[in-house]
Amino acid sequence: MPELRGIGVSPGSAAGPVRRLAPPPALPPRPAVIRAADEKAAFRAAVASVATDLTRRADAARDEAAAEVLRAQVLMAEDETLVGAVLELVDAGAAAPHAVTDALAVHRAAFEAAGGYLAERAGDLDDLRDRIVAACLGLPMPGVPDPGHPFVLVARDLAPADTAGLDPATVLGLVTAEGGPTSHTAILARALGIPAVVRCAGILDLPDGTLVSLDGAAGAVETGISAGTAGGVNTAEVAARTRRAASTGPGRTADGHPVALLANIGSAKDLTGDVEGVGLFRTELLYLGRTAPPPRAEQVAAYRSVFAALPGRRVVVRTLDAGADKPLPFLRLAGEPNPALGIRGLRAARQAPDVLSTQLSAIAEAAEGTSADVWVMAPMVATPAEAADFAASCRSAGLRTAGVMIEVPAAALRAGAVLRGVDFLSVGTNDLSQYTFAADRTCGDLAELLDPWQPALISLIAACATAGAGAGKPVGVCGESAADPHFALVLAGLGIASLSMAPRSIPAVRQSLAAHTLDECRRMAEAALAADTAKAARAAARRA
Ligand SMILES: C=C(OP(=O)(O)O)C(=O)O
Ligand SMILES: [Mg+2]
Repeated sequence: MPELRGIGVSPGSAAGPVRRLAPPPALPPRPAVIRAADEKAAFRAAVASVATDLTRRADAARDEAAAEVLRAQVLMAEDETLVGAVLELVDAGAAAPHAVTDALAVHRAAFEAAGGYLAERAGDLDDLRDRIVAACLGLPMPGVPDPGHPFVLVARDLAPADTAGLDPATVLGLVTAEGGPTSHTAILARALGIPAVVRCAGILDLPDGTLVSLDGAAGAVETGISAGTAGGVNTAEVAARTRRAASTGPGRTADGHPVALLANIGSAKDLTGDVEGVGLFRTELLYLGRTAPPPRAEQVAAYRSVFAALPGRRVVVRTLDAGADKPLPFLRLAGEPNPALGIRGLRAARQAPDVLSTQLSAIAEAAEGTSADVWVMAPMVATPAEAADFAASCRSAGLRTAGVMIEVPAAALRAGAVLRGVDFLSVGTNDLSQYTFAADRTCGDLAELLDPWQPALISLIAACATAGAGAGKPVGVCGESAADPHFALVLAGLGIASLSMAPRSIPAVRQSLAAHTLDECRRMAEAALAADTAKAARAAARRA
């Protein structure tokens, strides 16, 4: 059977008929004469209906991250500058759909020129344009089809509005021709538990209805399969999910070595299922889209809602991880040519120390009166001195357990010295890969370098684990790599004490650990460390 290859970004298998995303609306020829008043009315009605539709999707979204992206799109659609630009173009003689297209093209160019986070949002503007143009022309909204039966969704890439509305009961799997492992398509597919493959060349050539099966771990798509094979794949997947769902309790290897399985969350809403605790509470959601930091009382309430939900359990709160790539007006950061290497994470506290001190004292106040075991950590720490300074700030806010994320190779290389000033480390493999390989984590073309099985990355994680063992302090991993059931064994073998991931990923990792002894995990870790390529590391670990 012919096989197409891509990058597996959300594990699991699925099979079914291909359905492609409804195409964007085609622009009609530019009319020679228009009635400006009618065009403006059509434009305003289109914006209103798109905003209503996106808000409805945001409210129905199962995932808070998806809802936030959609709300940001509503803000973009109603943005005064954009609306003003469209009305001016209509006054100059353009029909509404053309005026929208032209105005958003200018916005898109500005986003691309800004680079970083804004450049990644350029695709969101294309989606917004297609929606407003379709509404102006009275065409159906572009997006996910509804054929009345389960299907495998195929697209060039998915816009946030498409992914947010995906129903795992009808969308069996997802295959895109573009995107990368850290694109929002990938992150949301994982959050929804839909098996997915991205950057799959040739997938767009398949006509609707073609039966395919996909393996979201291996990144493989089989085409031309029989209905019987498709049924078999789906039955096996249901059985595997049922087995996973039945596994509960703390993370343990087959011989009882504990590896805490913790959740990555953005708010209390993300807490699902039975978790041992939270290993990464990303606090950015509270701050994004504001002109001033969230009021202290609002922060206290948001943190307390998470602490109260986890009595007696660990909650690791990460302080604000923003910077020039996620610009926040109150951080007073000037435009940076290279935002990923600029003032971000803990570095932003140099510019605005009060933002960090308010956050720390809000976390301390929120912890009072709850029995959660609250730990606090800082992102983007590069030196032992930064780590020690952060720990001192935590202590003066009344917080007992302070740690740092290891996301910068310099900090991994000096992990022992970093640990002298803090109580724990948490390795953020998403950023650690990006900075170790000088490869933008959002760049699909560099996916090979961003593979967690790269031996150089494994060496840096090993250095952190060894430093932790020497100091008798815990070292965890909270990047996406912790969710890979196979890689998790290598991490356990290296001596990593906790793995933090999207709650949906926990059962598969729990099962994988329970099926292997600590000695087996250690042999896998040694084999992976001895390899020269990511592919060889994977194969060597499997053999071990
Ligand atoms: C967990 C991490 O942080 P984020 O993905 O939020 O940058 C990481 O970098 O691995
Ligand atoms: Mg990070």
